[in-house]
Amino acid sequence: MPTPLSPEALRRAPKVVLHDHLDGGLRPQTVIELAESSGHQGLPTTDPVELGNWFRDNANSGSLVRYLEGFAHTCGVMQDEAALVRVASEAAQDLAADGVVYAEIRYAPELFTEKGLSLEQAVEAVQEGFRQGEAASGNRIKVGTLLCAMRQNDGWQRIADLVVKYRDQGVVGFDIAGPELGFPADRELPAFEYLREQNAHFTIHAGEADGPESIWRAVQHCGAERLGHGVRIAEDIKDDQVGHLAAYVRDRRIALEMCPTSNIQTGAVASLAEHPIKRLADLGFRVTVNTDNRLMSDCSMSGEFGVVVDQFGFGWDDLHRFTVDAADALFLPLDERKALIENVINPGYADLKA
Ligand SMILES: O=c1[nH]cnc2c1ncn2[C@@H]1O[C@H](CO)[C@@H](O)[C@H]1O
Ligand SMILES: [Zn+2]
Repeated sequence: MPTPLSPEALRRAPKVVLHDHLDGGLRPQTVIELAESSGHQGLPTTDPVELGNWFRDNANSGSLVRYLEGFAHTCGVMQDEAALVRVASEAAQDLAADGVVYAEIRYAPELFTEKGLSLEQAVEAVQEGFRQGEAASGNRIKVGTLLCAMRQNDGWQRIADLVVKYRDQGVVGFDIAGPELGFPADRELPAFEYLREQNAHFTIHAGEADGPESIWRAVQHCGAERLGHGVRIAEDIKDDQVGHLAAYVRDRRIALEMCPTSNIQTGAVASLAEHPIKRLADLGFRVTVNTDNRLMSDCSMSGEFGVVVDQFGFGWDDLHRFTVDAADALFLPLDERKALIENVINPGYADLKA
């Protein structure tokens, strides 16, 4: 008899998250304590439950630009090394407690330099925090880091340089985040050309607040190996007639880092029922389930699994497939991906299905 898909069983299932923002996943209590110790002003409340609700309600706007406003408070309290170590360590521990066995966590170092930290100091503090968090979780989780440049800011090359500089210390790739509409991914094409010359990896947020043309720029101009969200690739599919761009994304096995709750909050999809994850999975796309921002979306990996299970009737076979596909899309060497799948993921799902 397969184990029922209860919240507890979904927590126990081994999970891989490809898309989780460090500055979108703080514990409300940590935001409050760090605001107090750093002198950060303007939190709407100092009650942790109310603060959690405030972030969620603020993110429930239907607009990516509004959704991003809440990050002023999280980044506001992440301006010194001790805060970065703490937030990174807690992120690793919280994901591990939810049954995540491998996480790629991303953030933009340039957002942590308001009080004088250098980009390098920020990166090194976060790496220290991830190592501490892994150890505190009994090494049940491994964390790889993605460094983001902000689309609306110039100087993506500086961040690409950091990705290459720290590639042997746990930084596994690059991304661009922030407002998609009006800031195309090929705006600073040389940064991506440089990363390709360096044999470095990158994903790109695309197809969230803008349509297929934005995805096309990310894939065909920049060379994105994965897509952050990518939900609006569905606009290139009419009555199951798969357009050329969508076919390319599917046939190249470009992973779609989908984030169901966040996708509704930002208006990338009108409702959960209209989320294309099942349609795309049925058509053979490499779809994955992710959190995006655990604080702003008041969500977790096991919770997002529950959301798509309830809406689309997915079973253990589907969740197993999404997890293997996510593991295969990690910016990790082949042997490590294979070991993760064979030694951790497959046995975990075999138990649940038995
Ligand atoms: O879904 C998203 N789309 C685009 N940008 C995002 C999303 N979630 C967070 N960020 C942005 O990424 C920065 C670095 O972590 C965050 O500060 C936020 O501005
Ligand atoms: Zn994101």
